[in-house]
Amino acid sequence: MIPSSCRLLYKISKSSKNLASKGLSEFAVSHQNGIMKNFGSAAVDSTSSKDNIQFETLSVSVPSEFVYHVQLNRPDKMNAINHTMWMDLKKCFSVLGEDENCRVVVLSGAGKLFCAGIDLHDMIQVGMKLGEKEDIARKCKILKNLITNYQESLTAIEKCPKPVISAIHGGCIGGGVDIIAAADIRYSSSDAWFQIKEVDIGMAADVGTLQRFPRIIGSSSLCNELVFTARKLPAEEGKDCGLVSKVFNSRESLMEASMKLALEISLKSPVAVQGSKQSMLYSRDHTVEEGLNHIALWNQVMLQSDDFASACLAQATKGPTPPFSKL
Ligand SMILES: CC/C=C\C=C\CC(=O)SCCNC(=O)CCNC(=O)[C@H](O)C(C)(C)COP(=O)(O)OP(=O)(O)OC[C@H]1O[C@@H](n2cnc3c(N)ncnc32)[C@H](O)[C@@H]1OP(=O)(O)O
Repeated sequence: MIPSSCRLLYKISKSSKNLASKGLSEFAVSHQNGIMKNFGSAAVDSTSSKDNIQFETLSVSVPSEFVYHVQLNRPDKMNAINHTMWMDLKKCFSVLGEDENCRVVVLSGAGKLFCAGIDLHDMIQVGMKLGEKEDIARKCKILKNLITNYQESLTAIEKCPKPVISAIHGGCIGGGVDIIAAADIRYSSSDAWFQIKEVDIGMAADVGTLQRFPRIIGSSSLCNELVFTARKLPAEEGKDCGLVSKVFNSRESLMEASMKLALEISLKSPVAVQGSKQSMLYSRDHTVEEGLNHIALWNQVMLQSDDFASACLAQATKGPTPPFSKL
């Protein structure tokens, strides 16, 4: 039986040989360039999704290499989610999920607050459309399509293999809570508050809060209370119950910390980070045994990637973090 440390050393020495055959000096130069690039201003090439996708209701920017900032951008309407924004969210996160220039996304809201939930004027339009149909089955078809369509918009955030950090300031209401529940990490400013507002507009939440929120905060009692009463949950209480992991004094410090976290994640191996997100998501909805099988299958492929060899080598030799190529 070969001890695992020996196997690791064997792997490292093999990868060193690979590096030698590729030319260590070439590796060192590209490594150096990569580090410099990582700390320089964003270098966006022509295939970047930033150049390819423009949205009416979202603003997308690239504050540093591999870090994307998506902002809900209807500040005059408190970032209420109208039909266009639902569609924009779906497209944006699907495109970023595929974009090799994107490794992590910060999601925030422009203006006074993060998000005022679904656009209530849109809901009136939906009511009018339903009124045009006589038959219940035809009315149901309209609603079923609408609801599943909007569910898919937020599931696109969850399914995006890149970590999504939501940075929440001011109010986060109704559909806003559905959005942040689909994100991977939640930071907020101290003025933030969260409201599962749906019961106040006479509906059960239907685009993710009731499925995701209970798994995030852990306490079913608190969850039920918030869902049944629409009570506003202040930031500090949000931190106590695990909805947000950090609370910052100001919006500026919130954004600074969110970007810093995003930069830190962007410097890690995208193979490792994206594999971790996908494994955790899979494991959330499966048994431990199924989750273990899933990651065993996954890693029998991914441990053959250059990222594993170069990161192991750096750790074993106490060298600097290597640059990782685009994924
Ligand atoms: C298939 C279904 C899928 C999802 C369902 C989700 C359900 C929900 O999202 S429930 C939650 C619905 N949202 C609300 O009930 C919030 C309503 N808004 C407010 O309570 C307030 O506007 C506020 C967010 C607390 C902000 O108050 P204030 O600072 O006083 O600003 P206002 O003057 O009220 O608003 C400015 C401007 O924004 C418009 N607006 C705000 N929220 C919405 C909204 N949800 N939908 C549409 N428009 C909204 C408001 O009308 C104002 O517009 P003007 O044109 O300037 O009048």
